[in-house]
Amino acid sequence: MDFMKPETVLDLANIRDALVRMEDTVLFNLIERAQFYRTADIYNESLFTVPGFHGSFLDWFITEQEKIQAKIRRYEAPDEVPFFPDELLKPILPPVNYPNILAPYYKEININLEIKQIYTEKIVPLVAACDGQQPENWGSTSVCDIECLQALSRRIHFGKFVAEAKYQQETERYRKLILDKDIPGIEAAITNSAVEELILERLKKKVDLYGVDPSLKWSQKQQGKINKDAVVQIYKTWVIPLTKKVEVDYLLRRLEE
Ligand SMILES: C=C(O[C@@H]1C=C(C(=O)O)C=C[C@H]1O)C(=O)O
Repeated sequence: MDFMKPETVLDLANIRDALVRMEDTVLFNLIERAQFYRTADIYNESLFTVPGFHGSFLDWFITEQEKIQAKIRRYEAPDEVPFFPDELLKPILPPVNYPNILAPYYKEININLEIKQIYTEKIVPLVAACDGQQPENWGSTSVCDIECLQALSRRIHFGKFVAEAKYQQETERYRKLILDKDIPGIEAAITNSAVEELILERLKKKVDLYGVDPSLKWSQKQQGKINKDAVVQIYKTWVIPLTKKVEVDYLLRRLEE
């Protein structure tokens, strides 16, 4: 997705192609996470202390990662959303003059703390190797966690581009719904059940393709690297609904001057 070309970025077909490509990133990162135990201690705020920092080990690691990635302008990109925006450091690279594709408030649409809570409390238990602790793997496990969280965040917040594309396609329809503060109406207008169904069916095939080592014998292939039903549930229960939440949150403010 070339964010320097607004006309391609706001083409709904291009946006959907980008979402399809993000499935691979999300799935591969979940497969990596599935190698490790749940290790819930990583997410426990009371188990980890760094002077001057309040939060879990994962919160600390995300904060430190985002600080260094902000220095190479990661969060100037319109499709990148930080988990701790107030902690970012200034870039050492010159600014990129991205065209104004989204409405001026787009950076304020940030549901990453909700994504992090769902990820640590609901998604990790579904994909982790087992429910135990691996204190020796706090580092490796949290590296996978951050990759998963950044991939999920980017996919879900891409809902801003979807919403802007839909608004520009049917401006008058959305203007009326927004003026009426008709949230159910907006939710119905942005929903495309056929696309959602295609996504879930494609994910099942991708788990079979990416989640099984082709060199294994048929009998060994049954135990893939990640549970297919879990991946479908993650998208159906959280990824798609949260993407639509981002679309609705973005659209509700779209008539702001
Ligand atoms: C992303 C879109 O908006 C909605 C959200 C979808 C998703 O998160 O996968 C798919 C279809 C729509 O219900 C879209 O229309 O493509």
